[in-house]
Amino acid sequence: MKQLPTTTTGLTGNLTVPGDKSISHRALMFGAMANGTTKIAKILHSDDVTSTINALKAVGVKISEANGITEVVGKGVNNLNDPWGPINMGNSGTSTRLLTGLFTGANLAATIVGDASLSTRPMKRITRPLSEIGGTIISDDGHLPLQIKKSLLLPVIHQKLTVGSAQVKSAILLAGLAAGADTYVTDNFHSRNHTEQMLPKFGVEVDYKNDTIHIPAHQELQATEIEVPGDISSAAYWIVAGLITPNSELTIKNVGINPTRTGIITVLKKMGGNITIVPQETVGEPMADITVKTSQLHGIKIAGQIIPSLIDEIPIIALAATQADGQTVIADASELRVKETDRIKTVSDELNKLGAKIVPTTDGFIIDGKVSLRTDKIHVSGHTDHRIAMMLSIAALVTNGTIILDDDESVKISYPTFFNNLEGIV
Ligand SMILES: O=C(O)C1=C[C@@H](OP(=O)(O)O)[C@@H](O)[C@H](O)C1
Ligand SMILES: C=C(OP(=O)(O)O)C(=O)O
Repeated sequence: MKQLPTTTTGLTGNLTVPGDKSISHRALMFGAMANGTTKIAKILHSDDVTSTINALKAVGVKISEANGITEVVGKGVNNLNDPWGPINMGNSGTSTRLLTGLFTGANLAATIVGDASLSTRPMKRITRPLSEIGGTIISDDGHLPLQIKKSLLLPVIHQKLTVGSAQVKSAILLAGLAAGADTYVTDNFHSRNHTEQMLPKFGVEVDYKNDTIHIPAHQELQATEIEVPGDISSAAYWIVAGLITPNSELTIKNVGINPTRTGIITVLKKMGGNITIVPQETVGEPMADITVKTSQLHGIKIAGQIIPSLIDEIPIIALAATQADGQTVIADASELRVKETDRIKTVSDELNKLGAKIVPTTDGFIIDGKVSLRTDKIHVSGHTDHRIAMMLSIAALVTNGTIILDDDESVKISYPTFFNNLEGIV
């Protein structure tokens, strides 16, 4: 439980956000599959990434940390061993789905379990395509626990995504890569592409034809060095905080700006946000310093192809919309219903408690702008969902009442230093 800070003077200063969660998971997994020792700089230290580390250790991979560098001693794609007992993926959907693909392709037998939230999240989206390509995964009604049986995959794999999910895309690509199959995955949704972008750094050939990603058969991964950029999903809280809090100017340094992740910048600029992007030198994915200044935002419609590129940022975009002129409509985002919580429900319920006027719809929200959020003492809850907890902490900045967050601990999932950063700018 935590009383959230507010500000009367505005937010100023520079911030550095921790490493990108999606890239951290993948660097560890590909390092585990590689020959040799992979060195990862600026990895995210958080509970979700710890779930991936523990799962990889359970299949025999050695991972250590010294002087800020994480070392993964790769075992090669064919040498992972069956774990002794169930592997607990905690709260992490990415660890669960990508590693289920990897373990299936690597011909392992493993049982995957997770926390209460993860156990409600849909797994048929991976068990169906993985079984179509030769895997055997037993699950209770499409949920955890998953029992992965030893299986030999087809030599040639063709799959087309039916949901705009990088986790599903990556699960199939990793299964095919681990099994040595000739693998084609079509992603018309243009979901985040960190898997395809990073594999060539490990020496893997990846080809494209339109929206189809092709990984030719029988490839080995070679260890490499990865530097993880700052997570734009974490920077998102400061971007919105700087825009909606009066008298503010914030610079967030070294943020990853992979175009499959920057939907939030596109949308907030379209809403009238004063946002400056200054590209920075990088050895990996593109990176920039992002400066934001207080701006009067305007309501817009956010829907269609852009949704996958800002899916995790929708809670904080919804908060921005409550402070905009006019109405904002968010649609085509039903994926929010199957995240750590039903984020359409938790965003609407908790912000409406603070006085927002948000109508939840089946696949998004209708949000009235220019509401002043309430000023008396009130408890809010992220319902154990890190992104809801962080969004509510930013909402508190534009109230001047006493807002108590019941579950501040959940920020450990993706951003353990969130409250230190918040205290540094108020
Ligand atoms: O691949 C990834 O690293 C992720 C993909 C997204 O999920 P989906 O691909 O299931 O939409 C996102 O919500 C999650 O935080 C991380
Ligand atoms: C949805 C998220 O993560 P995951 O699916 O990995 O649990 C998230 O971080 O918002």
